[in-house]
Parts: sequence; C-alpha cells; structure tokens
Amino acid sequence: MKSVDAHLAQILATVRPLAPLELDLEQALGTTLAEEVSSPVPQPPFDNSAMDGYAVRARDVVDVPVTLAVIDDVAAGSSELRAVGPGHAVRIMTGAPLPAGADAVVPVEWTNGGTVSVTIDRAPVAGNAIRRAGEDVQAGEVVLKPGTVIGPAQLGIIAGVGRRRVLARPRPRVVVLSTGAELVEPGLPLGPGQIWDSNSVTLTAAVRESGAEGFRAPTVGDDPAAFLDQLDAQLVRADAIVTSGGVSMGAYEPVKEALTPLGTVDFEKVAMQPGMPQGFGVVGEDQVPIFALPGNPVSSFVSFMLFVRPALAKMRGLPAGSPETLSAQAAAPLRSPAGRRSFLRGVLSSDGTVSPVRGQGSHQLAALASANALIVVPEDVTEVPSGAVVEVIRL
Ligand SMILES: Nc1nc2c(c(=O)[nH]1)N[C@H]1C(S)=C(S)[C@@H](COP(=O)(O)OP(=O)(O)OC[C@H]3O[C@@H](n4cnc5c(N)ncnc54)[C@H](O)[C@@H]3O)O[C@H]1N2
Ligand code: MOO
Repeated sequence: MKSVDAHLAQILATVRPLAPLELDLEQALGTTLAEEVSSPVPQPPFDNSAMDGYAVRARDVVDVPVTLAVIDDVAAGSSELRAVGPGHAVRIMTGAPLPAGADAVVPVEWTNGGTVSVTIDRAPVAGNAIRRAGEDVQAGEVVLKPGTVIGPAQLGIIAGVGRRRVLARPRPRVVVLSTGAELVEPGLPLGPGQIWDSNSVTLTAAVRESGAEGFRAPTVGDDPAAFLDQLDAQLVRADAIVTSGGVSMGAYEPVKEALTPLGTVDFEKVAMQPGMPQGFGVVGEDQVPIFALPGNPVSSFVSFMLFVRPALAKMRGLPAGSPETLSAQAAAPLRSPAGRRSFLRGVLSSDGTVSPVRGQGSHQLAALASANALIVVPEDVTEVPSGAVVEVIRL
C-alpha cells in the first residue's frame, strides 16, 4: 500500500500555483497577492488632527485658563487654511489638516467649545493630538508582500494606498461531484434503498473553508458515461475537480471505470483509515487535477483534509504540506489497524486531553460532526494506552 506521505507528495508535485491575474478590489478578497504593494504617498499624507478640538500654539496655552480668538473652522477635507498666529485658535475636526503655525490640538472637552473665542482650561504639550504625515507609511514604502492572503485589513490597505486593481492568484475554482445511484437531493423524500447526498455538501463547504470557490455539480448515478459527460460539462469552469464515491472494488464504480482508461488518473490503496481507496490524477486538455475520494462520508472528509486542502494551498501560492498537528493526551485507550495511519475522530478539550468520539465507523457522519479533531495514530502503532501523548489535527 502507498503511504499517506507518498500520496500527498505525488499530489503536491502535480498541482501548480494558479497564474496571477489583475483583480479588481471587489474580487480580491481571499486571493493571494502576487506583487509588492507600496504607497505612492506618505500615510497619513499630511499632518492632521487626531481629535475634534482647537489647533493652537502650545506656548499660548501654558497658563490656563486662557481665552484665544477662533479665527477659522476646518473640517476634514478642507484645503484652504489660515495660519494660526499668536493668540489664535482654529476650530478643527478629526482628520482635518493642521493649519500652519499650530503645534498642538486641544480636545474640545478641555474647552468651553466657543466659536468666536474659546476658553481653554487645560494645557496641551506640543504635538498633542497631532497625527504626523508618514507616521503609518513613508512614500514608496512596501505595505504588503507577495504571498500575503488578502483579508479585510489587507484589502483595506490596498484601497488605502489608492489602488483599484492588484495582481493576485485567484481562488481556485473547484467543482464537487458526487456519484451514486442511491443519492437523493436533501429536501426531497427518500425511496427504498436511498440516502440523502451529504458528501457534496460537506466537500463544497470544505473547499470554501480552504479559501477556494466551491461549485456543487449535479449528482450522477452509477453510469460511467454519464459521469464523463458531467465531468466534461464541469471542466470548463474548474481548476480542480473533487469527486466522491465509485472508487472501490464493487461492480458499479463509475469514477474508477470512467477514469482508468484515460491513463492519467491512478487508483490506489493508501495506508490510512479511513480513506484507503484513493484516485488522483489529471483530466482534460488543461490537465486539471482530479481527486477521486472514497464515498464513505467520513472517508471523503478525512481525505479532503489530508490531500485536497494542502493541494488547494499550493494552488493558491501558499506553503503546502501535511496538516499541522499538536500534541494532546489521550483520555481513553485507542485502537488502530496495523500498517495504516488512523485518523480517529476526537474531542480536544481545553485541558489538553483528547477523547475519541463514540462511533469510529467511516459511515458515521454524526460522530464526525460531534468531533473537533482527528487523532493521528501512526502506521506501526495498534494500541495507544489512556494517558499517552498523541498528535491531533484540529478540525
Ligand atoms: N470489497 C471491498 N469493498 C470495499 C472496500 C474494499 O477495499 N474492498 N473498501 C471500502 C472502503 S475502505 C471504502 S472507503 C468504500 C469506498 O467506496 P466507494 O468510494 O466506491 O463509494 P461508494 O461505494 O459509492 O459509497 C460508499 C458508501 O458511502 C455512501 N455514500 C457515497 N456517496 C455518498 C454521498 N454523496 N453522500 C452520503 N453518502 C454517500 C454510500 O451510500 C456507501 O454507503 O468502499 C468500501 N468497500
Ligand atoms: O478506508 Mo474506508 O475509507 O474506511 O471507509
């Protein structure tokens, strides 16, 4: 059997980062920056007030209370400014440019709020409540580096330095395709022998949570030709395809039957539990990566976390590898089949212990939904005593 690490290594050697595109601000959230972004001007671009109050010369407000003549009123956005001379004050709002001559701002709370003259009863130090030009960023300074994921604050600084478009790797478009004649759309009634399709819902959500765009394609039955038709139809909008079901040893395995003759997708047994049967390769003219995951609900989800998620990270231009683990103490004894790496479903507590959930079958989706971690038991370990230290992957 192929090892988990060898399977991931093959996947990561195959998938490529998506080519960067010029994206509008509206499209850039969640994408990966592929250029340096710098500010053409200092930020703030000019000295300005940090508070609503009065711009003054600090040396005029040493002995308080003192009354000064209010010679002007400046709001944020004002451009015509009168200089502050001896005995003068200018009423100023937060963000408004500091008039020449002034070297301190007195918050309105320290005054009587006058508009013709103002009485100030607390002395400011020079520089009080002034935000200096360039205090955040110097002109030409780099504010974001390539490889940064653009979240809300990063998008904000891109806009804040005046950019409308940015060069970034887009979020991969991933089509999720469930197969199985027994599958019924959630919300519709079940007939005999049928179950509701949960895998495509889980996997599409997992795609989105991995920073990619997930599209849930219509489910196909057990017919390899119908599967290939659906695949063909979906390939036009896909940077990657994830399928579920139809990859094991049964009489009707549409994914395996349809893809094996192409010669570009391998179906193998990977030494893990759950998730042993795995298909991976490329399809179509553009050599789109395809992940043919096993149909058991827990198996497909665990496979996604171990193989698809790192691949999506690589496609996004981010560091990619095995999921991060942390150490925890097993709160109960654990069992694992010899020669396979187990990913048991567990609940990780804040006290650093992890308890396996009841129901470790690869069909037990409700048990998975009650877990917040996968407990990793190595290939050469079959029993873990209670209290032993184990590695866990947070879900
Ligand atoms: N003789 C063998 N039988 C099986 C083997 C084996 O090595 N030899 N491997 C087992 C393992 S391990 C797994 S995992 C499954 C994988 O099966 P398939 O990928 O072919 O998946 P299906 O047979 O289509 O379905 C398996 C199971 O999962 C349910 N399922 C499928 N799709 C969905 C969906 N979208 N939503 C919810 N549930 C789904 C399906 O009804 C089956 O119960 O094979 C074992 N058998
Ligand atoms: O390996 Mo299968 O994925 O256990 O259920």
